[in-house]
Amino acid sequence: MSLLEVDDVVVRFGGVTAVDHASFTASAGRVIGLIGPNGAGKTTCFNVISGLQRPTSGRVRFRGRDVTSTPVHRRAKRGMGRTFQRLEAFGSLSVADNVRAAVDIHHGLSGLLTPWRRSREARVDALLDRVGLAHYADERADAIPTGTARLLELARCLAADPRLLLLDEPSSGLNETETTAFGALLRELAAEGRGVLMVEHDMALVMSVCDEIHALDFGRVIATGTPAEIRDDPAVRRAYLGDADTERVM
Ligand SMILES: Nc1ncnc2c1ncn2[C@@H]1O[C@H](COP(=O)(O)OP(=O)(O)OP(=O)(O)O)[C@@H](O)[C@H]1O
Repeated sequence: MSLLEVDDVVVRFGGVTAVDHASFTASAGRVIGLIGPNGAGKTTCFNVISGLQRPTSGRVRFRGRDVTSTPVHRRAKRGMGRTFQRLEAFGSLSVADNVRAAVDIHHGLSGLLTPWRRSREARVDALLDRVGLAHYADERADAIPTGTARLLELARCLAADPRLLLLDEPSSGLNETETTAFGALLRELAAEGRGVLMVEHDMALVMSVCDEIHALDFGRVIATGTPAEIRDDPAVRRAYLGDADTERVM
């Protein structure tokens, strides 16, 4: 059974059809890419999956349950974690305090117990370490580079130990070395049995880490396949032609 099923989803904004009968899945233990040119409907799909946008029609199922009408926080509690294109961290807090806040939010009232406070610090350190931000722990979140701030978003998201990670352009702002390390981290997260669904414009990253890719154009799923199948798909190549040199982007 798929971890996530997006079933025949339509989203209309007045006269604009942002998502047009899109169906696709994401499974546990796999990294899935959602690609497409600007305006293809990727972020709107993410909003429908995470509960920020009600679809005009269609269903979303997560871990076997229909969550189409389930509010954002209940989907999160069920194991859905999301990062945003726009950064959401508290700018005036340190990197470590941002992660600490996310850990506390996840653990609720149990955070008031003294034994927990000790293990909380270990958890914060482990999360910072995991995304490679240990040496930024004491920096203010608004003073770190954008790419690094995206890794902070990921650490905050991982604080809730999600089964499914929805990552919106997670590698933007990372340099080549950081992107390679980030790709390895995504593979590790999948190897732990999590599902990863990511919207990403860096085709080299998408092609190297994804098990499967869904390509969107004008809100429709125009192709689903392995990176090699997507690279060779005529409809996908056509969709990208208006955007840039296909050989270069893929
Ligand atoms: N709230 C909204 N009201 C009206 N139109 C919207 C709204 N949100 C998105 N759209 C339109 O829906 C279409 C899909 O937008 P969306 O942001 O989902 O695409 P995208 O693939 O994420 O694009 P990008 O890669 O540029 O982020 C676009 O034509 C966009 O202008």
